[in-house]
Amino acid sequence: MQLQAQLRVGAALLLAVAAVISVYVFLGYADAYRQSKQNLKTLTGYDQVLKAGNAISAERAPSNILLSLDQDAGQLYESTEAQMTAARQRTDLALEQLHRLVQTLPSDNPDQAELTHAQQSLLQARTSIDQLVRHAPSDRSPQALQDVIDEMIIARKQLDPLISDFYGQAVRDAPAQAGIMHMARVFSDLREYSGRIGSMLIVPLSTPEPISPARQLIIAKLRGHIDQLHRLMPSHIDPNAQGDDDIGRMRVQVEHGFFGHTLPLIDQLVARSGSDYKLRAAAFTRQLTPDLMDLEKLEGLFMQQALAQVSQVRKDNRRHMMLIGTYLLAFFLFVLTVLRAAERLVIRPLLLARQEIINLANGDLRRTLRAGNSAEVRALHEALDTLRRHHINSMQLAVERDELSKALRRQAHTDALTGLWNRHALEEITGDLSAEPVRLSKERGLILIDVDYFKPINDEHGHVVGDLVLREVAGRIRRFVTTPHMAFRYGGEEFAILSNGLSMKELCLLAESIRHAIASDAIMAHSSLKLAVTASFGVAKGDTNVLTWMDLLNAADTALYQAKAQGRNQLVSAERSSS
Ligand SMILES: Nc1nc2c(ncn2[C@@H]2O[C@H](COP(=O)(O)OP(=O)(O)OP(=O)(O)O)[C@@H](O)[C@H]2O)c(=O)[nH]1
Repeated sequence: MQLQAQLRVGAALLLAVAAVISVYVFLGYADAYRQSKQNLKTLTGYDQVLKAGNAISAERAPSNILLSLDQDAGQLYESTEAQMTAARQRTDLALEQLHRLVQTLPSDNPDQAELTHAQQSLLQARTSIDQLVRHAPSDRSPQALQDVIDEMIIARKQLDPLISDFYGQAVRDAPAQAGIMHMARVFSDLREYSGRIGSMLIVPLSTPEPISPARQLIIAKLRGHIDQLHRLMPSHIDPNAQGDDDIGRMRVQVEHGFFGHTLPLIDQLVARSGSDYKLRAAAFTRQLTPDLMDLEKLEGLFMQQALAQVSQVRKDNRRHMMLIGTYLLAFFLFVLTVLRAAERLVIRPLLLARQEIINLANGDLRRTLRAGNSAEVRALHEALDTLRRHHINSMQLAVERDELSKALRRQAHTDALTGLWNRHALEEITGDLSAEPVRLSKERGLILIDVDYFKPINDEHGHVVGDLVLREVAGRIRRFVTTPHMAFRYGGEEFAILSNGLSMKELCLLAESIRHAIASDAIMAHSSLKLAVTASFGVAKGDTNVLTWMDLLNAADTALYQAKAQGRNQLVSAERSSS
């Protein structure tokens, strides 16, 4: 497998493994996120049901004051009525929110019917209150007063099952926050039990009259619950302690206000049952209300803490999910970058170097496109350059050798004096050098030329002049011989023309032209020596009787001999010489 393919497969495997691990971890966080979202919903439900309970409890304060006032009380009556309206609106809003939330919860959650029932009870209690306050205080019987107050208490009690259900569900869903939620419930119950005791004291304080034994019993039970709840708190607050956070500060305030001051006041009022209370119902309610609100605030602070913690868990899970996604994406990009870098820095330079080697092998010495700048790749390119230099050198050597051998070959086949082909060249062409006689083509023709009376020129004027005459004769022959015909110096003062494709007639015409060219102009040996030179010609051509080179040579030689014999400066063809 190619390196590139291996890299890609490796990267794909790496990414697949990373993706599987990421998805596995991601799903874990996604599940935790979903769970924390659900937990937040349950806790919000618990918070809202507590708020709705508090709102109903709080609604009792202005109602109780109003029940103890005359409509002629003027501004006080109006402001209390406005407080009651505001308190009812707050309750309605809280119940409405709770209603909407209950509708979104699974069917096994607190029953819708319980909530509706509580709302109906509340409406009934409000109607009773509204009817009663329309009567003059003197027309409000203690029993009637007690009944409407009890109706409000009952309306609030209707929410208890819902509070318990939401509490149970919230503790199951978010056990880590169970302690905080428990404290919220403790303060919610404290607020309700204290409020109930307060409500039960309204009629005795308004009348005033002693608290009935039955009511005494209920108050004692509620009082016992309050003590129990007080003991349930993690630690009793040092009366001199200063809280260092909202909850701490509020705890100190509650210890001082509710437990330190208001609760003893309630105990005193209960103990003085039937005697002069010195405190009227409205004044008592106004004194009690801020402490109850502190308890409510404390409950709210604990719930805030619980909600913040669960919300933080949800945020953490979401952050983890996003982090995993980001890491996976970053890893994906990293692997892709490494892969691309490997292709760019290693594979592409290798492929280009490979192409360059192939080009070199094919004789293309150009430097092709290169890539990569790492030390290793640079070393590879240097090696390629070295290879190219060697290749260029060896190619130059080969060319030089070739040219040299061509020159040597030409030299071996060239006559040094005249520059014509020499006899050796002629014999190579005709195959005369081979052991077996080579069959002659009928297209071949041969003209043998022999300078007449050359020896006397040598003898009289010396060899230098002789050589000059030979060069001049060769020059005149060359003028008439063009490719494909060839002219040779065959021996001392003897020349040959090997023709190809000429008829006997054409051969004779050629020979005659050369003869005339030699004989017509005397040769200037030097300024004072002019030599008239002639030559004799023997012409032969391949035919049915002339089958080999030897046959052709003999025929031409015989014709030449005859030309000499007949007086020189003439040509004789083999046809004529043999006839
Ligand atoms: N200067 C010179 N003389 C040469 C060369 N080769 C041969 N010779 C001379 O050529 C002469 C040939 O003489 P012969 O064979 O007697 O022929 P000829 O004198 O031309 O007489 P015919 O051929 O019968 O007309 C000899 O004297 C050779 O020495 C050469 O390369 N240079």
